[in-house]
Amino acid sequence: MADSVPEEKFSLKEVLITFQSCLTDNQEILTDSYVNGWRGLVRFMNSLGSIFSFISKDAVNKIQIMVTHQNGENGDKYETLQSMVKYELDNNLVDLQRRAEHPESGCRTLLRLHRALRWLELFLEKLRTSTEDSKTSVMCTDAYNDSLAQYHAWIIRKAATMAFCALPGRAAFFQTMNVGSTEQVVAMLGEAMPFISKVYEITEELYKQHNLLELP
Ligand SMILES: CCCCCCCCCCCCC/C=C/[C@@H](O)[C@H](COP(=O)(O)O)NC(=O)CCCCCCCCCCCCCCC
Repeated sequence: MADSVPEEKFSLKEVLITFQSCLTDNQEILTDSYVNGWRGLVRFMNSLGSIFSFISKDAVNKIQIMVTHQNGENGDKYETLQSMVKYELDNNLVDLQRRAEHPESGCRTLLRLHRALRWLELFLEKLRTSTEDSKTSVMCTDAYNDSLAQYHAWIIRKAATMAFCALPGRAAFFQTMNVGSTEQVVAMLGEAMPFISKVYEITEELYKQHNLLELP
């Protein structure tokens, strides 16, 4: 019977490994895999409770903007982050000084996810090197303060740090990741992190080259 088939258990391993498939042989980043990685992360965050839904809403909105670009008539120009940047800049499709005619450019939208990827990188590294008595809320807050927080208004920072306090403790958090024992979680993080860092570095360099790191 269809309804007796157990639903496949969701594992964060597949999600984090998605970032490996973002990289092409010539070190470009595939938009589709990048966006898919975020989709999986948001799905994981949703499983942590509705207190995170204001974060999830914003992330879903940005994912949707990217998907709309990818499915649009110039979708082929969005195949990689490199081709997107070239296409949008060559065609004046990016608001460089203030949000005006192109408030939802791929470049500015992706930049928000890129900044969040730095938070993820820091948080995962803290989780990987944490000990039994480490607190997920503290690791998450520290990672946030060292990355995304500087781009957020006071009210968002307040709401985010309040939500972090609702994170499950380390043991329960690792269980939710559904990867296996603590040793397996640590090994998986060690495997996935170099790809996440690589994707972050390449994007950072791309945005730096084109002076896009402060897009409004
Ligand atoms: C695990 C707990 C989840 C912690 C999530 C940490 C990120 C906190 C971000 C708080 C964002 C609050 C919502 C509003 C954001 C916007 O103002 C702001 C600026 O956008 P705008 O220029 O269009 O106005 N948006 C952003 O900065 C983009 C935020 C994107 C957040 C994506 C978060 C996905 C989290 C996935 C968690 C996965 C955890 C895996 C750990 C093993």
